[in-house]
This record gives sequence, structure tokens and C-alpha cells, in this order.
Amino acid sequence: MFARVGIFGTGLLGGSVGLGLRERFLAEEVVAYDPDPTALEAALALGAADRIETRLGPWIAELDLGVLAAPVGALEALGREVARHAAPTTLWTDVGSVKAPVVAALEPLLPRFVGGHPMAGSERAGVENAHAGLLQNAAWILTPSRRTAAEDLKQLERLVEALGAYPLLVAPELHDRLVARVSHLPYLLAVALNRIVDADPNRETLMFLAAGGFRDLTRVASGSPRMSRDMVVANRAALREAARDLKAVLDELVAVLDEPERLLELAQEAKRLRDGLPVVRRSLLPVQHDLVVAVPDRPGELARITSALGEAGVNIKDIEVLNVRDEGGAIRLGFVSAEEKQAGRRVLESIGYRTR
Ligand SMILES: NC(=O)c1ccc[n+]([C@@H]2O[C@H](COP(=O)([O-])OP(=O)(O)OC[C@H]3O[C@@H](n4cnc5c(N)ncnc54)[C@H](O)[C@@H]3O)[C@@H](O)[C@H]2O)c1
Ligand SMILES: O=C(O)C(=O)CC1(C(=O)O)C=CC(O)C=C1
Repeated sequence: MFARVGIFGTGLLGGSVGLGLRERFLAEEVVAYDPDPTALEAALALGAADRIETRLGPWIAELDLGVLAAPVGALEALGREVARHAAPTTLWTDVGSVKAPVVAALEPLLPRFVGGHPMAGSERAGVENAHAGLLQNAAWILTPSRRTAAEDLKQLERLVEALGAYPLLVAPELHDRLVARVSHLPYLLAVALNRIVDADPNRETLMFLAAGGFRDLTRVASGSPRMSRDMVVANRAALREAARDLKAVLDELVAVLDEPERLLELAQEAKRLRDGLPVVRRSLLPVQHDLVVAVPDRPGELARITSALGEAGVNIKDIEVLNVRDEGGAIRLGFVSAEEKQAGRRVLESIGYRTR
């Protein structure tokens, strides 16, 4: 699809794009740059780049595509630097979480720049946590403007699809208003919940008690603080509006604590919305047919299971260790079809395994 692609910023997102390009043979060569030599070396070692460059320089003029994957607060200065070396023929995009200010700053610097934002990520920063599957099935927003050439947009849409994601075209300002609600506000809320626990005289006890509810709601606070800080600061106008709405809703909910029937209605509405979110499987397998196998704690058990299935011609698509206890544990085996799963089940039960 491209001869030479440059990735600027080899962290979680830049690394995942690099891995996706290389694993799917979408670029002849992926060249990476990052001001942090450790991140750069790691990108090369982990296969997210074919070549690394420690300085911005004339090599940039040889790129067919440049992907800016630095924190939002660094994008304008980075754009200015790369523009000094860039050829007018290079297509540019970014993966930043905020679009209006980024597009306004970069479009005049890089004539073929189109903003982008994959709605996928993780609370673990850095290329060590990057993988091509992160982008799989994600909505990937592209933010064309009046200056965007139709052919440039088409080329980026094709790239997004080739990386396994779904392109969605949204104007930069609208993008920022939308993600303020579904991404930036949840991040701020995660920070707020942590602050409440942190400031409590019973902090240690609260930390011990925090179970799935607190953990699920605060997960994104474990991400790169610099990346997230840049994201919410750059989108502060839309975020303030979303936060005002949140405060009003919280006040309403607190008020209806005295009206159990009304609260039940609101809780049911919330459940309907939450349960209706599209299920996005960030996995290379579109559908899984799973079998859970109880595994006794003895040497050679995994070999016995996998050999028996292999000899019977049953293919394992996915495997995961679910739990390990003193008396043994369980593994989950994924098969490509229900028939294959049944065949696997028969084989394993015939040699004494318990399955579910
Ligand atoms: N983490 C997520 O969930 C997520 C999701 C979608 C989009 N994004 C966006 O992707 C971008 C990268 O975030 P990340 O999660 O990969 O962060 P990260 O912390 O994992 O990686 C950021 C990388 O950028 C490098 N960097 C810093 N300044 C730079 C500069 N001037 N030039 C080039 N590289 C520079 C850092 O050294 C680091 O390696 C951000 O703009 C973020 O808003 C993040
Ligand atoms: O942690 C995740 O699962 C994410 O997808 C991270 C997340 C999000 O808020 O959903 C964070 C910032 C982004 O720009 C996009 C995605």
C-alpha cells in the first residue's frame, strides 16, 4: 500500500500502527523516530519498525506516509519540525485524541495532512504494550476539512480498513464534542474517583476494599498521565460543557435518592444503554467457540491435551490459562466452529478430562 512509512512517536499507538503495517505487509519499510532512545530501540526490537532514526532530518523527504503519534501537546512543535524536511508529496496523518486544534495547527504546515483518531487504546502506555490487535475492529475517526483532497482521504480510509479498523468521517469540532463525552469525561471521572479515595482518612482500608466496580470505573487513570493530561487540556472547552452536564445529572441522581421508583427508572434506562453498546471484540478471531477444560496439577498435562486434539485433527485457534490453583486449574480453548468445539470436547472427555 505504501513504500516507506514514518512513525513519529513509538509509544502504545505508534507502536501498534507500526506492528499493524508490518504484520499485514502494508508498507515496504517502516521508519520510526522518537526522542526517547529507549522507546525507539524497543520499537525496533519488538518489530514495530524496520529502521529507526534518532534525529529528524532529510530522511523525512523520502516518506510516502507520515504518522504523528506523539502526545497531543507535542504535535504542533513536531509538525513544525517535520515540515522543515518534508516533501510536498508525502501524505500525513496523526492519531491524537483531540482534533480541532491539531488540524488547525498542522494543516497549514503539511499540505497533505488529514487528522485521525483511532478509538482504541489501553491503560498501559509504551511500545511494550503495543500490538496490532489493538486497532482491530476499532472505530477510527478521520477528520477531513475543506482543504482535504478526496484522493488523500480515500487513501487513508483504505489504510484504516487494511489495519482492521472502521473509518468514520467526522468534522474536527464535532469530533472534539463527541469524544469529550465518551472518552475525556470518563478519564476525568476516573481521576476524581481516585482523588476521593486518596484524600480519605481510611485510604488504606478503602484501597483494600475496592473491588471490580472501582477498578472498572478507574481503569483509564492508569494510562500515561502526560498523554491524558495533554488530551483533556487540548479539549477543555468541550470537556467543561460535558462536565457541567455531568454535575447536573449527578445532582438529579442524588435528589432522586428519596424517590426510589424514579431512581429505578433511571437505573433501568442506564442498563438499557450500557447493555446496548456494540460488542467489540479486540481479537483476531471474529467469533469464538470456547471450551473450558479442568486441568489437574501434573507434569505434561498441556502437552497431553494439545497432542490428543492434534492427533484427532482438531485445530486450536486460541488458548488461555484461566486460573491456577493448588489442585490444578482451567484452560480455555477457542475453536473456529461449534462442530470443531464438539469434536474437541469428545476427544478430551474420552481421555478423562472434565469440560464445560
Ligand atoms: N493511549 C490511548 O489509549 C490512546 C488512544 C487513542 C489515541 N491516543 C493518542 O495517541 C498518541 C500517543 O499516545 P500513546 O498512548 O501512544 O502514548 P505513549 O506514552 O505510549 O507514547 C507516546 C510516545 O511519544 C513520544 N514522544 C514524546 N514527545 C515526542 C515528540 N516531540 N516527537 C515524537 N515522539 C514523541 C514518547 O517518547 C512516547 O514514546 C497521543 O496523541 C494520544 O492522544 C492514545
Ligand atoms: O483504554 C481504552 O480501552 C481506550 O480505548 C482508551 C481511550 C478511551 O477513552 O476509550 C482513551 C483515549 C483515546 O483517545 C481513545 C481511547
